[in-house]
Amino acid sequence: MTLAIEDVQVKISGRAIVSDASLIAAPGEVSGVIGPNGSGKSTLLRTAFRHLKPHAGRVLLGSTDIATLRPADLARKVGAVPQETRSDFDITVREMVTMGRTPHKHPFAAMTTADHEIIGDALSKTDIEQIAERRYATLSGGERQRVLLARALAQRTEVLVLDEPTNHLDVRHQLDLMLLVRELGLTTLMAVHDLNLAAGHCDRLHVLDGGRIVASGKPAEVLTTDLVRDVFEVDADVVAHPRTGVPHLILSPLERP
Ligand SMILES: Nc1ncnc2c1ncn2[C@@H]1O[C@H](COP(=O)(O)OP(=O)(O)OP(=O)(O)O)[C@@H](O)[C@H]1O
Repeated sequence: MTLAIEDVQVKISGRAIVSDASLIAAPGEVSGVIGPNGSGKSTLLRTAFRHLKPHAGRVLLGSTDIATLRPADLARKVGAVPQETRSDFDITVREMVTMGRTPHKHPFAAMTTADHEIIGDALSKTDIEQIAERRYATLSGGERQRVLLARALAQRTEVLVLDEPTNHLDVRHQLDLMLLVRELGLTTLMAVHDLNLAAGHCDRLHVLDGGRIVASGKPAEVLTTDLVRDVFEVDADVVAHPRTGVPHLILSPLERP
């Protein structure tokens, strides 16, 4: 299912945080949103899973405006991993992941064998089986991040929207997450800070700067020395990764006159 953001504008306290943003996340593709701190990545993604309502424009799932969907219908279609979430839930990891099944259940309906299998699969894919009985509130940042991903996987949606899901993760779990997202083969829209992770694992990149999308395309088209200098204010030597051939950025501080 295609996720399309069309001419979205978001204002907070009268200030435009995102302006005229349009992008398409295609089925089976991993679409990355990159940009410096405060460029509007989270704000844009929050409109894509309807935590924020755009002041103008719309977000379409296929041909349906998400503004018209009932909450459970939206939750059956879009799995979201927000950047910040409450950490005072007094529930276990397994219970947190089980919440991902809620949109598929009638109120008070018991979990079926199929539900338990889906939950077990989500725990296993995110490598959190061994902490399944721990209290969510006691977890480290990286463990929590993986639990939130597991909850979204348990929703079994066609679309995933992930706000900086590799934050807090160690390098192995960063790579595991990117490979997992790719293997799932869903429509994926994710904000990524690490430009090399974005270059190596996203099919398309959208660059936000000052709330506007200033470039979109394949990583090799987008991640040029000029763009990285203009938007991120660092110097980038772009080389081919010796094993995969994808663009790899060697970053250094901008030489100032
Ligand atoms: N509730 C709010 N009230 C006031 N300003 C806000 C609010 N939410 C976001 N902003 C501002 O909007 C801008 C964009 O924020 P956003 O979190 O979308 O950026 P981001 O690209 O995700 O940043 P980061 O890389 O630091 O996570 C920032 O200047 C931020 O301070």
